Amino acid sequence: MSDCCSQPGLMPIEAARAALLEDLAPVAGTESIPLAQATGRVLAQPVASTVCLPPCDNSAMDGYALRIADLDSGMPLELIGYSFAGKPFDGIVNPGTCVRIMTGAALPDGADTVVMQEQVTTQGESIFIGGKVRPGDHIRRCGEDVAEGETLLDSGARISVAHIALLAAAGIGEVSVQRRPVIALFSTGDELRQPGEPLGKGDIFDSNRIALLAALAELDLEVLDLGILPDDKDVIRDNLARAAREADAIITSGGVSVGEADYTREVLEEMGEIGFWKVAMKPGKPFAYGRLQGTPFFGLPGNPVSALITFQQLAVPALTVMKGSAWAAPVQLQARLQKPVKKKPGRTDFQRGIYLRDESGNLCVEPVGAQGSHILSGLADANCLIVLSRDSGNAEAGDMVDIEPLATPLDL
Ligand SMILES: Nc1nc2c(c(=O)[nH]1)N[C@H]1C(S)=C(S)[C@@H](COP(=O)(O)OP(=O)(O)OC[C@H]3O[C@@H](n4cnc5c(N)ncnc54)[C@H](O)[C@@H]3O)O[C@H]1N2
Ligand code: MOO
Repeated sequence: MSDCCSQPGLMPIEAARAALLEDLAPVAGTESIPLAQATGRVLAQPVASTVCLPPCDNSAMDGYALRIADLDSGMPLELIGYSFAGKPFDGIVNPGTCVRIMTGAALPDGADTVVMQEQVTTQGESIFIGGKVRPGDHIRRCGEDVAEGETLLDSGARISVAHIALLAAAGIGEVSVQRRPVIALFSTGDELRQPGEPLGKGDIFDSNRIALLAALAELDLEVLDLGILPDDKDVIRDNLARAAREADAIITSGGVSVGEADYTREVLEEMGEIGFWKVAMKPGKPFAYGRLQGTPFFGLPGNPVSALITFQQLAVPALTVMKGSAWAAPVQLQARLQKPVKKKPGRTDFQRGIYLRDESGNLCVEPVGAQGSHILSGLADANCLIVLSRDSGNAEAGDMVDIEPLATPLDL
């Protein structure tokens, strides 16, 4: 028996994602910004190091810089100076001499080894070395991390805090990044109220738009927030027209199914072109993609779990491309199912689950209780999506299933 909501013509999710990736391109425009403000931004040009890292041979320990050959005689060495980080010793370590050196200080000319101070005893200017010492000990070599001119990041890289540390160390003060795409966002529904407002009978709070605002901020996108729109074709029409004029992409929630007040898709069809509508996925079947005067449009279903899972599975890959990066499919792991799962063939199912390691160290996964597309508590509890392929049926306890770990609930 197949899924009641599966119908001929539903687009497999892989095909839907491929169509989006094929249809979209990075938005035009770049800007130069200070490195410290670049987290999450996408590089518009490759970046090469202006120096080698470390920039010179230097000490990894507080100790003494010396010539290893001098240790054969067992004679004490004469202390002739100091090398501090930022205040190098500018003489030469000649045979029989050594220099006190601190972590990060430049290795003086003539020295080839650093001995930790814990291995050293001193008597005035005479330095006695004990324990095992190997040639080149405790020296951080010039360029062992990065060579001068080496490409550190390619264009399209999404800049992380670790990247910022690397670029700063390499002397980069500003980076050229892609312009942030502007995303117009609204939710539709006469029942929707802003969280914090009073609720009338039959009303609910608009959780989709608030969650999507947070998700878009996390993706470092600019948002044109058009708020909550009523189920009114003229209002939806006006807002879609404004969104198409002012934004690079449009995201809406609600109004894409077949109800009598589901106007979003209808208005889009009238004003623009629908690329595809209805994907063989659960939740999220009524997802619609199209263009409005050239501006890409993502119509997310109203049910809250459907809205966020279609956003994550379909809109995020598309937005990643629009930001100027390549999209990489999330890592999937295999885990042993701890409870049976009901599923009918026909749609790829993204069940919300909690995965962990059992006593033997094997990955196992349990679906969170209810899986309805209005059950937000299960989504908030989940640390993974259990991905059940389109043609599969029920799965039994003990079966191995694919999971997509979420670093945080509905990680993006
Ligand atoms: N006869 C059929 N009915 C439905 C079908 C179907 O194939 N045939 N598909 C169902 C599926 S699957 C989904 S998903 C929903 C999607 O419907 P819409 O996109 O048109 O969304 P709405 O009808 O506007 O709302 C659905 C549901 O979600 C609540 N909602 C809407 N917006 C928000 C929001 N911003 N924040 C929180 N909750 C929201 C709304 O109150 C409804 O309960 O259609 C099924 N029906
Ligand atoms: O199954 Mo609908 O896709 O999202 O509630």
